[in-house]
Amino acid sequence: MNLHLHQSTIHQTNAIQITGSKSESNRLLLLQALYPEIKINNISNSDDSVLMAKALASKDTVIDIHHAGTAMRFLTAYFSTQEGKTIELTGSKRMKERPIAILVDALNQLGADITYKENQGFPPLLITGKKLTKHKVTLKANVSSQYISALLLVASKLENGLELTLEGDITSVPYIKMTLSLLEEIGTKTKFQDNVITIYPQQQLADKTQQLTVESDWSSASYFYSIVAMSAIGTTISLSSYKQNSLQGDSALATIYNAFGVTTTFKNNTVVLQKTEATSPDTKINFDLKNAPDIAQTISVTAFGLGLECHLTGLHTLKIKETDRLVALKTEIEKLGGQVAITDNSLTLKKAINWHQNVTIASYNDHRMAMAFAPLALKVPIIIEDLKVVSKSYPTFWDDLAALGFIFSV
Ligand SMILES: O=C(O)C1=C[C@@H](OP(=O)(O)O)[C@@H](O)[C@H](O)C1
Ligand SMILES: C=C(OP(=O)(O)O)C(=O)O
Repeated sequence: MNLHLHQSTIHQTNAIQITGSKSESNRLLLLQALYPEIKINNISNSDDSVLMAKALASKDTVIDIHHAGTAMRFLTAYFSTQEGKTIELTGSKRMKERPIAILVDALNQLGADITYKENQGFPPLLITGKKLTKHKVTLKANVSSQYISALLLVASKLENGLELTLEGDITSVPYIKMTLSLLEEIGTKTKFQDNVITIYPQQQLADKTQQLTVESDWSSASYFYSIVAMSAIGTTISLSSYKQNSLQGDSALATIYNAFGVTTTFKNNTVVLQKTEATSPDTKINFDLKNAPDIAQTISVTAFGLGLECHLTGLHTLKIKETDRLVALKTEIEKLGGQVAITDNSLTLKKAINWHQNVTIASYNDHRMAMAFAPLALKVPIIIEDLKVVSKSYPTFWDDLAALGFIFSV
């Protein structure tokens, strides 16, 4: 389905209620499977979290997690520790192209029984749950932090815990720290020193009445930062429920978007975004997004919409996400009249001087392509293809845009 989005002036609304972080939710769902007393509040309603919950409750022998990267990686670790169960863990066509050997090798070295059903190094996986006997392993840390989080999440249930040595440059570090913080919250002892992470064994939950509240999703908030950045001075949007000391690395948006003239204030559990300063056409946007890869698309499109030069680095993980996001960004921005150069880990955008109208933006089965380009409707009429992709992380995205006054025509 295509959707025409037309220019609009942002309406003042009550705070937009964003669903819980899918990263925090999928970690807590896994921990809840290991420690059933855990209660979770404000869980994400994203497809990825729904799929994660279903997979954990499933009695089937084939489990399909579609496009959900965290579910694929976290469940690989989980099922390899569930003794007496053999399953096939599979996903979408794209999931079968997203590498998983680093995690599978680490788990097999710890004593797991995981083999590949189709292509070596890629899902689908055949997993026979076993008691993992070893507790020390080394893995490459510069490809995806999800492999590391997957191991950490099951580690406290291993007889001797886990000592994980990380090799090379560590990518997406805030996601690793999020995993460690959530483990600490449920009483697990952890240590992260230099390049070694230690998780101490914990068979039972310390507090059997434990309730954990998921903070709302900061990656989802990025699209509203982009909308405010491209709106008139004084435009304000409030989002809930957020906190100043977030576990999510994408909360860096609050400082990153200062460069686009957006000021962030925290009021109780609401975050208020306001366009307070015009952006000078000479502004150069320059960020290393190694710690916040999921907001690269949003930032690139904001810079393009505002006609700003932009250079983003630390993007090496983008090539193995829902699509090759570097190629997808270049293709779509160029369709709109922009000039983009990419390498394996960076994107450079020239100052835009004109923006083509009524261009159809392809979504590449990637929720963040559709959502990152939508705010551009403030600048030029735009068509977004395949609207339903947004449900991977943010099912009510289009409703929330409508509430702000965006005008749609199918
Ligand atoms: O652990 C997580 O919840 C995530 C880690 C990141 O992946 P990489 O570590 O592969 O960059 C991020 O892109 C993804 O959306 C969610
Ligand atoms: C990369 C993402 O998700 P995942 O890797 O979990 O599929 C994302 O949500 O942007």
